[in-house]
Amino acid sequence: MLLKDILYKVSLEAVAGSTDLEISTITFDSRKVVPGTLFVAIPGTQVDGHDFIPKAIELGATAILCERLPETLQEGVTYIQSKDASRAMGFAASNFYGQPSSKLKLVGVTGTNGKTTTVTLLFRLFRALGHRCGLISTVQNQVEDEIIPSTHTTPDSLTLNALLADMLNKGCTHVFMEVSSHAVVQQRIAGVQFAGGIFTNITHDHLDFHKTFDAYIKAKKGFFDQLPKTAFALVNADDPRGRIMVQNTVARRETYSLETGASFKGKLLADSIYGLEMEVDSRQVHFQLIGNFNAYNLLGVYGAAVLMDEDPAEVLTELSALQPPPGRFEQVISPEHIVGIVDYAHTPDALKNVLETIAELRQGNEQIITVVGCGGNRDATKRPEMARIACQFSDHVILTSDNPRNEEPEAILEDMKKGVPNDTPAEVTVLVDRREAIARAVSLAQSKDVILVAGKGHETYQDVKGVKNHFDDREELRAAFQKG
Ligand SMILES: CC(=O)N[C@H]1[C@@H](OP(=O)(O)OP(=O)(O)OC[C@H]2O[C@@H](n3ccc(=O)[nH]c3=O)[C@H](O)[C@@H]2O)O[C@H](CO)[C@@H](O)[C@@H]1O[C@H](C)C(=O)N[C@@H](C)C(=O)N[C@H](CCC(=O)O)C(=O)O
Ligand SMILES: Nc1ncnc2c1ncn2[C@@H]1O[C@H](COP(=O)(O)OP(=O)(O)OP(=O)(O)O)[C@@H](O)[C@H]1O
Ligand SMILES: N[C@H](CCC[C@H](N)C(=O)O)C(=O)O
Ligand SMILES: [Mg+2]
Repeated sequence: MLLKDILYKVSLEAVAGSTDLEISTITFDSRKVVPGTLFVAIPGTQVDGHDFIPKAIELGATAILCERLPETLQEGVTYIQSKDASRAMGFAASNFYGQPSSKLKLVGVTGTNGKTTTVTLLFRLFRALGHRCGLISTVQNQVEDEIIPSTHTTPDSLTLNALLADMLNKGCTHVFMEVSSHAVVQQRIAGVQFAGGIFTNITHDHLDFHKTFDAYIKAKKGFFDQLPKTAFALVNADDPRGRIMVQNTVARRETYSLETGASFKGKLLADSIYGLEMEVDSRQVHFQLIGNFNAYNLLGVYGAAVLMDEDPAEVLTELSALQPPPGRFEQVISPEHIVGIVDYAHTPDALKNVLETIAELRQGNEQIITVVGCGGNRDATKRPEMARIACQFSDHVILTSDNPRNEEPEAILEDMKKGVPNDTPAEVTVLVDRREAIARAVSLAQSKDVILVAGKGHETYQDVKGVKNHFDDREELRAAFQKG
């Protein structure tokens, strides 16, 4: 594609050189440059992409999109300056891939918890309703039945637009994607046209990246600020920040709620280990998902489907048959009927919700044993909080490692231990090795006891110092159950 077509509607400060130039590909990583590449220099959290401009040119880049022009410009190379290279790259990526988002019904879901659950339910629901669909999520990306591994909750703008174009080529009409707060701040969704946006909730997470809760709220709100007039903005009215999310949006505002008046109102009738019973728009429906928080996810999905002109009765029929995504309240039961639950709860709010659900479902005096850790190189403020919550709702707590990444696992556990109340009635054990921690939980459990293994859900690896070793909580539980 010609550079001038790639730059259509891209906000620029200056251009030096010809834009009548054929571009073979775009990248923001100098290591991936091939002849004829447009290289985008991005100031990152670790290094500055501007430092790699000479390397990119050496490898054959013929155009450079950057925020600061180099002191000496090389002949034969076109330089484009933009105030925000990441944002400019978003629009350029959309042009390069033929603006796929504008040809799809694309719905984005943002919020601290519930994004994967909501998009996965939407994807499965719309397929059941007869549409060809795409999914972009933490667990995996999917084009109909084809699974494409995902590395991020929301991919970078080049990967995202390439994925959307692929989905469009393969006949998809609807795409459901997660929009993380990192993605909004890093402009991964710049230039993407959404047909709708959903807000699930906001609680503390990612303060390592956003620094303050206000900045985190602002990041999520940024998604609704960019929605077009034609889109819907569907927010959870029971979240205190729901209103803030849509205060400046030009999109059509809609709400869902279990507690107050809303466009889509649900009433929780029953919540048991067998699922949820909810009244939705005067219809009484049974759902397979467990836990009060899933009533919100289901209601958001229902609302979005109705806003996309699907028949309410048909939506509820199909929705009632759907299962949760992998690693979300996933049960592994032992032959002795010990109930193992693997759940991706990696924030204080999610952990509290899951443990409250387990406590509510308790029928007699079964013990609750919680195995939990916190990720390294991530928000440290959640560590003591998650340990405190685990103690509040469990008989035994085994503090262990999640993905230590580049931190020392013992140091993360020290942070967690600070949250264990002095007078906690829970028995607390610390075992750095997650495999041993799960085995210990199984050795403590008797028939009907519940073991919650929290934090890693669907993940099939453990990241230790940048090396991803195979590790799967579900497999570990099964193995420990077998050993007895
Ligand atoms: C903190 C963060 O979000 N980092 C993302 C960011 O990387 P960065 O800013 O650290 O990049 P950097 O290493 O400083 O490099 C700066 C620039 O120099 C370039 N470079 C670097 C080296 C070189 O030799 N040549 C070169 O050109 C890099 O390609 C980059 O463009 O941009 C990269 C490219 O898009 C991302 O892969 C990377 O995600 C990292 C791996 C990550 O872990 N991100 C997590 C925190 C994340 O994004 N999570 C959210 C979900 C959160 C949630 O649960 O809500 C997600 O959407 O997945
Ligand atoms: N609506 C909700 N409100 C609160 N907690 C929820 C909700 N939905 C799910 N959870 C809890 O949060 C965990 C993560 O859910 P899910 O994967 O759907 O969220 P997510 O927003 O995609 O997370 P991530 O930011 O890591 O991508 C679940 O395992 C469950 O414990
Ligand atoms: N998307 C989240 C996932 C956290 C999952 C947890 N297992 C961890 O590693 O902290 C993040 O990147 O912060
Ligand atoms: Mg997710």
